[in-house]
Amino acid sequence: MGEESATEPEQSEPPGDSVIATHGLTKRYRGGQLAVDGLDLTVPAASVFGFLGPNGSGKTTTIRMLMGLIEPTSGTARVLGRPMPRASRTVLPHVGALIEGPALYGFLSGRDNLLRYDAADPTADPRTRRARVAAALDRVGLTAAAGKKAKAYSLGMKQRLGLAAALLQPRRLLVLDEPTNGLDPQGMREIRSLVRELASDGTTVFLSSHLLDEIEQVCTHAAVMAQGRLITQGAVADLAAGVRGRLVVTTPDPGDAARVLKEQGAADVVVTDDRVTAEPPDRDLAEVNAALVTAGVRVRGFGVERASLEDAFVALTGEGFDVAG
Ligand SMILES: Nc1ncnc2c1ncn2[C@@H]1O[C@H](COP(=O)(O)OP(=O)(O)OP(=O)(O)O)[C@@H](O)[C@H]1O
Repeated sequence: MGEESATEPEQSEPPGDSVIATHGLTKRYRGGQLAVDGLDLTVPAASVFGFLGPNGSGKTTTIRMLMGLIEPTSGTARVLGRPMPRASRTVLPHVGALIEGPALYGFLSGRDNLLRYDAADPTADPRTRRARVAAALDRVGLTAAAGKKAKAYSLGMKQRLGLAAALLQPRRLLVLDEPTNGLDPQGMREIRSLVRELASDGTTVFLSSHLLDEIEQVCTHAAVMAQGRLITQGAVADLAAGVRGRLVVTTPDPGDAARVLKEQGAADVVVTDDRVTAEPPDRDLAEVNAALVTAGVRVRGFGVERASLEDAFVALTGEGFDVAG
């Protein structure tokens, strides 16, 4: 039993409080690798929280600490208001997790896989098992394929089956480690819309990804990791708000436009066909536009694109976002 009483997490967690909170969370592996370095993470209730970082930045290590699978070297982690890993027994029943791909039996049907999962849960009432499994299959759109062997499933269907397993019980938090990794664009769309749907009924979703556009498409909040350290966190809209977007000029005279933009102090000028983009110079853009026109550049379009999370990452780290892997 240990220090944890039978108190339900609901009773210790005031509404609106963070669902995940870490302070100085650090993991140094035995080989000496500092995988997570002093992480202070705050995941608000009912958010879809994107945990973003290039491969090797410490996302999986953090998730494993949050789920009580490994001990931190130092620092603390609270999930649903309770300390991890100490409170694993009371916290984990409220958390659905999909980490490093679902463990499935290929020779069993999708439905039988879920029946097995459900049977492994000592709190699950066997009398309502079939109904629970049917509801979970329906939730992820696998009812029609439920009788097929799991080994015949596409990767996307396997991921959805894994999600169904995580959803057999009502959950307050879903933790998904790279849920769209390896999926084709259609599979990615399916998982993303499922995540949005799950979040719409108030479940907090914490998902890791190395894909910036994925985070922008599905997440309300995000934290950005690089080399084991937190670079920034907050509402997705705010993360990019402090960063200026790129100046975009559309013109049939891109060479001349690029020259004039450089003369006007624009940095990082890039020409792609009839589009010239640049970091906007620190001056009135009306003057820059006038300079283009005065130089005889035929300007078809002139404006500043909204900054993306990628622009924010580059601005914060001074590095490109490596999406390899
Ligand atoms: N069991 C381990 N023992 C030693 N080092 C490890 C171990 N697991 C991960 N690492 C190292 O810790 C660092 C962070 O790895 P982690 O898997 O947490 O990153 P990640 O952001 O999840 O990346 P990926 O998306 O590639 O899994 C990496 O340098 C990795 O090589």
